[in-house]
Amino acid sequence: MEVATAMWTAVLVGAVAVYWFVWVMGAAEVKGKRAVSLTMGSITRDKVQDKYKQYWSFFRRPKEDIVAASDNDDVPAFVDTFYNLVTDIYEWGWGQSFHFSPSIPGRSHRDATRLHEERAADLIAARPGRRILDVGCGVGGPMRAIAAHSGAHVVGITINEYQVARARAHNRKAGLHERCEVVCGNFLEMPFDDASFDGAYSIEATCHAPRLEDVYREVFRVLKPGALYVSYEWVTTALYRADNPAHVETIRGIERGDALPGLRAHHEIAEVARQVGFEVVEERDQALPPAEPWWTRLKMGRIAYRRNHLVVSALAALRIAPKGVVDVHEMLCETARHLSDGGETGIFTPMHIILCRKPLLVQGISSSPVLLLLQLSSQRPSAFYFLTSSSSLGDVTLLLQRRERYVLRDRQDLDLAFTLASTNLKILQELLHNFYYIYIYIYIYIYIYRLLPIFLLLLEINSIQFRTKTKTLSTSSAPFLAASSTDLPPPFSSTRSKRKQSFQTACAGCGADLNLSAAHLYPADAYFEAGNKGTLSFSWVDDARFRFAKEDRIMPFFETVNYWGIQRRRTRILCDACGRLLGHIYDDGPPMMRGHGQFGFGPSQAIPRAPRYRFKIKAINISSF
Ligand SMILES: C=C(CC[C@@H](C)[C@H]1CC[C@H]2C3=CC[C@H]4[C@H](C)[C@@H](O)CC[C@]4(C)[C@H]3CC[C@]12C)C(C)C
Ligand SMILES: C[S@@+](CC[C@H](N)C(=O)[O-])C[C@H]1O[C@@H](n2cnc3c(N)ncnc32)[C@H](O)[C@@H]1O
Repeated sequence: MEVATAMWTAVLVGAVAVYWFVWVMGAAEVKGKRAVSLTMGSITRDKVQDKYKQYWSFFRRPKEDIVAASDNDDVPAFVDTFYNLVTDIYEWGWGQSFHFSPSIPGRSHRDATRLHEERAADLIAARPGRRILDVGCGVGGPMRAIAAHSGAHVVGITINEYQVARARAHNRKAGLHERCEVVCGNFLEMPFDDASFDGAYSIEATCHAPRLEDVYREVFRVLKPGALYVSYEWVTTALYRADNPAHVETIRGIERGDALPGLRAHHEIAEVARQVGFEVVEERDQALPPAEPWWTRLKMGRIAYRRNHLVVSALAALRIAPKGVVDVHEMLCETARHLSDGGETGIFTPMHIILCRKPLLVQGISSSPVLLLLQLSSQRPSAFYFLTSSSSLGDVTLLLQRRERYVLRDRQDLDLAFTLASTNLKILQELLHNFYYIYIYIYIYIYIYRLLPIFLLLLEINSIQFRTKTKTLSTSSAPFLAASSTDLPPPFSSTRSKRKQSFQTACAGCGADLNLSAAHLYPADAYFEAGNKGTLSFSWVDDARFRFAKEDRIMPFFETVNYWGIQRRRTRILCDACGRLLGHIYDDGPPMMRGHGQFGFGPSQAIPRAPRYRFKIKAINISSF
């Protein structure tokens, strides 16, 4: 082979190798950012190194100095600089989601990341029609996963303009730009209206806030009452010892390399949430076993870091990438080491999850005479309760669908009222569906205040039509609240009436024994929405003695002031022997569980009611022993 041919072959092989090394291997993620396009955010090429030095001089100071200097003005500026420096490298080497997730054996990092994000969406009940806030959204990896998974409309906020541009480009490319919005702004002073979101989440972002309470307070402000907020926090765990130099070094290393003004201890998070007014629904460290380690990818990536280091050095030497990129990359290698040390020793977790709810009634809301239409929860936007309040909580009057008026003396009464109210939710929803005009007025009332007088008029007409009873609410007002369906008491306990245990019932038509038991008979004065006049109600019947037939008719009915409508659904009870109609099953029995709804998310969820077997007295023959 001639020398020239050999040389050309070598050049060609070299070029292919460089191409493969930089362009193919250079992107850690499929479709990820390429090494050649490491532009370092919106910093001009010649300023990258200076900006890096500036960043480093701020975050390299002793911790006390950083804390002292960390007011809400300069930290966001340094965080912005940090993200200008690292965003491209993160995307290139990690992907579009800038956070950790527990590894899942047999699944890719991408899948594990997506599942971790979808969990946030599920926790806050994100779904179509809901407006969800992503606090510190990065380039929008989580936002897209959550919008695609839940169908919700997600609005993300980030301090970094470069990330806004990247996130918008990714949203467009993914075809999700109509449901994913990105705003450039400071999450310590968000440019959003009060009560304008149905839910919110923050994934490994609020750790950048100098004072957590400032960001939580903002999130609280923009959420609607009843809405949920989940935050994935970076914290030191109970294993961290401030007197252990190795621990201190690891934590300082994490803070320096991740633009954090100071990591918080795990127990501080819930305190802050409560301090700003949230109810803490749940709190846990998602990194604890049985979760697989989150830091394995960081450790496994060490060979890739060396390759990446070579790539960035080559690109910087060729002036394709700005000069400071090598320093930034080195800083990240160091950070990765501290992070995996923190994970391995268990002194640090990036996934301390806290789920909070903005209470339905915010303290102070009843300080002036107002009429409030309370949206019970973001989970059931169609359900409303009418709440009138005068000067203080003591005078708050809650008009339930039963049209009874409860005088609420304290916060506990109010909670109880909501528990009771939630048992009526199904009926209320049906009512709202049947009477669309009420529904429409409610919405109009909320969005266009001008129609308030008309609404008030309607409300007034309503209360004239249906006399309201005034009751003082106490625990005894809820005699049927049971801890679980198995706790449901037979209406007569054995001590209450031995005599009543022994009676026999037969079908008035054919005389067949109905085996109805006195032990399951409700007292004659028991309250049921659909009433109990001229009938006997049981909590249980022997199925073998009856046939059941569902009845679903569009037919106006008016049984009691608390039970009326235009569509009637109930189940007919027929004698099994002769087919005679004996009564009906109503679903207005005792609530089947206490307080917090089927999924533990509070009283806004419908609590299932036990069936009530209601027999016409005329249809059965009763004989006592
Ligand atoms: C939540 C935050 C960021 C968390 C992680 C997404 C990032 C923390 C450390 C980052 C990385 C470290 C090493 C880099 C490596 C040297 C490089 O070659 C490729 C990118 C890295 C793997 C990079 C990727 C993102 C991190 C894992 C903080 C900031 C609150
Ligand atoms: C580690 S990233 C996480 C991004 C995103 N949650 C994710 O998981 O991909 C942290 C994000 O918080 C944002 N952030 C930090 N401080 C902020 C502030 N004061 N206001 C708005 N965004 C901020 C950063 O710009 C960045 O987008």
